Amino acid sequence: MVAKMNPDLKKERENASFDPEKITNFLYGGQESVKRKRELESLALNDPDYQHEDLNFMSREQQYETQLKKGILMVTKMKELKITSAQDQLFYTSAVLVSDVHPMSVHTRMFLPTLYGQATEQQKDKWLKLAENYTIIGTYAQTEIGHGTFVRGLETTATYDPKTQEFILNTPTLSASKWWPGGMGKTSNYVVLMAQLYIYGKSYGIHPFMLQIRSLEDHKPLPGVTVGDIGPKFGYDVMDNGFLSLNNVRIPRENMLMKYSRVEPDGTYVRPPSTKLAYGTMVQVRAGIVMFSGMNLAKAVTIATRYSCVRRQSEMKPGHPEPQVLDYVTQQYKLFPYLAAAYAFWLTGQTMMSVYTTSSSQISKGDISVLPELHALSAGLKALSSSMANVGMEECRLACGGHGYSHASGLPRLYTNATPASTAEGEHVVLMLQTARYLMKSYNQSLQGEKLAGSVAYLSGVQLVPAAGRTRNMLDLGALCDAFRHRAARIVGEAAAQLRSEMQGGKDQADAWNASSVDLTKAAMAHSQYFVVKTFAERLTDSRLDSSISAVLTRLCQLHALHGLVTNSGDFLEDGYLTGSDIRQARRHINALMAKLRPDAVALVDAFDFPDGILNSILGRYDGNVYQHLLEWAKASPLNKTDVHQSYHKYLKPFLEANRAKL
Ligand SMILES: CCCCCCCCCCCCCC(=O)SCCNC(=O)CCNC(=O)[C@H](O)C(C)(C)COP(=O)(O)OP(=O)(O)OC[C@H]1O[C@@H](n2cnc3c(N)ncnc32)[C@H](O)[C@@H]1OP(=O)(O)O
Ligand SMILES: Cc1cc2nc3c(=O)[nH]c(=O)nc-3n(C[C@H](O)[C@H](O)[C@H](O)COP(=O)(O)OP(=O)(O)OC[C@H]3O[C@@H](n4cnc5c(N)ncnc54)[C@H](O)[C@@H]3O)c2cc1C
Repeated sequence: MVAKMNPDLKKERENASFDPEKITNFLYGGQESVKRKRELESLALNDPDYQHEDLNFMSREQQYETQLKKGILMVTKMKELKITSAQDQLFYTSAVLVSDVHPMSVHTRMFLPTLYGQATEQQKDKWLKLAENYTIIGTYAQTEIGHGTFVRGLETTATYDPKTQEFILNTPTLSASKWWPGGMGKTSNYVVLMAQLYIYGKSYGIHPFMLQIRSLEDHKPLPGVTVGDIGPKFGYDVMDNGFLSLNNVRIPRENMLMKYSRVEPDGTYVRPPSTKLAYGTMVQVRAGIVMFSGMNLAKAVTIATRYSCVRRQSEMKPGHPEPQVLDYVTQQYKLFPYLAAAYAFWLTGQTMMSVYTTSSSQISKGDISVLPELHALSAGLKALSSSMANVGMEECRLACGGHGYSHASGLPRLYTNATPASTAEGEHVVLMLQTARYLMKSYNQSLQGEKLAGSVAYLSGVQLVPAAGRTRNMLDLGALCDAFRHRAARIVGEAAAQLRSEMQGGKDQADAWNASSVDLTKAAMAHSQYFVVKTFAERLTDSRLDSSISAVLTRLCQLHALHGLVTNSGDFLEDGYLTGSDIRQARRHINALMAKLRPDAVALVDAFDFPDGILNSILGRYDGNVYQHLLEWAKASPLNKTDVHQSYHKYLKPFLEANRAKL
């Protein structure tokens, strides 16, 4: 029996000003791609082999086992079904895994990419097939219990022994124990180990090494290897993040991944074109996190927006029926800026991936000149998108009131699984400071008259003309981009001036950097926000965009920019670029835009095209039948298996009886 759609949601869909399918096609790159996405999703979502009890009702151990089984099935089926392109794999795996990962995810996301990016052709011949076939399962073992951020300070050693032509791997201190690598706790039998290379007592810095940690026969740790799971975390329950320590473990010379740097049999070290090429896998994942954050935010906004149309609460006018909570303007103000942000990061994520693809192909041809821009852009956008997604997902949970706190909403799991994106793969502030480093360099080059290119081109010959007195149309996307560009250029310039003044005041470079670091992170944030606003606006100039969707997407872009502008108004007012009256105008426009977006809100989240199976949220159901399914879900809770729980007999009954006896 097909369930009837909730009448409120039905009405919302009937009243939308555009056909969501058109936006879906725009977001996923065309009709054909959407068709393929739906085929693959339906294949996964209707496959009985992937069905299991709700993970929220399981212990961590059961979750690990369930998701490992599912991951293995998924990998096997993808091979059988010949799902090979990266895009197709993403569609299929998103539907199988929903908002979770599986214990071999780091194998796919980091171990394999490290082999593709860091191994020589000979090494690829040896390991790639094994890894692609999952004959060996690996992870990326970089972080240690004492250091994650400071990669140069990692303590694990790889000491070359020219007599045997081997590396001797050691964990010399407690703080050198590897800690966190996903899938290392119980699943992987190999790791890419990031370790300090020593040759004849001299240190050559961090390099990647292929290391087998478990037997391929019985999966027991190999001699000299101590390995295990690091225990429960904030989320990510299905993942066995691990610890590892090594005691005089020997590996052949050929196990150092030598695409860029080499150790010859006699111990001669051949330098790489850039030492930072060894960080390539991190850059790739950071670039991917921009889109990942946009999608997670889109899921949360879909759930909260649909639910806000189904949920009715209070009396807006005495004696009138309770309104849908989305009719409260405060509720719109909670959700619509994040709806706009989800679109902004979705589109910026696509741009970031295309910058990554172009740059990495140049790098693999030997042109490493693109590396600093790629690193700075991906670091800043990763930090901005993941932090915005975190704040937005939490706001969406709060917008769902009490039910948002239940796992039935799908929001706690979405949040706790997505939130590591702010820390893992480079902590937020640390990455912002990397972007700032590039901005300072670029700014100084521009002061020397150099012409800049790429994301920092706007810093060339920048003229910070305050524009007070000018009348502005605060809805004009060109004017909004100009405002964000001006703010970024000004803050970058001021951070550079602050740095200079700290140094002129007698501080050395490092102390001056630390003293200026709040301003520096602000500069990186302003630069990254400008990039996102500009990218969003540029994507709307696509002449293929149908006018009905171009109008609504323009509203979203305006809202994204105006909300950023109003929440950071001090930055725009400080040098008089904008006036108090501009900000007042911006605030009024936000209210007007929200009113215009209100009838299209459901269609705008429908356009993300997340099927129920992927949203995995009772509050976000497409049909809006929330209450009936909440009750059914609660009844399935393990605590409801019997009317009287066994703990009643063990604890409650004796307690009640003892109290009664005392009366
Ligand atoms: C796809 C979807 C994914 C989903 C994910 C879900 C999340 C779940 C997570 C799951 C998995 C999670 C898995 C995991 O978490 S894996 C572990 C991830 N770990 C990290 O990300 C560690 C973060 N730390 C670093 O990257 C470095 O140590 C930093 C960068 C902080 C400093 O480094 P260092 O101390 O060595 O450098 P420096 O500061 O002296 O600067 C020296 C120069 O080097 C340049 N430089 C620095 N770095 C790069 C670079 N990469 N490319 C190009 N250049 C680079 C820099 O600009 C400077 O240039 P210049 O100014 O001198 O010209
Ligand atoms: C879920 C999850 C999965 C992970 N998976 C992996 C994996 O597969 N493989 C792997 O190798 N690692 C993995 N990690 C580790 C992760 O990469 C690190 O935790 C991350 O890079 C942050 O490093 P840290 O823990 O050392 O933080 P810290 O650097 O100790 O950060 C603590 C605080 O210090 C501040 N700080 C540190 N350095 C600076 C600085 N230079 N300037 C200003 N402030 C600073 C930070 O801003 C932060 O507020 C994972 C982590 C998580 C949470």
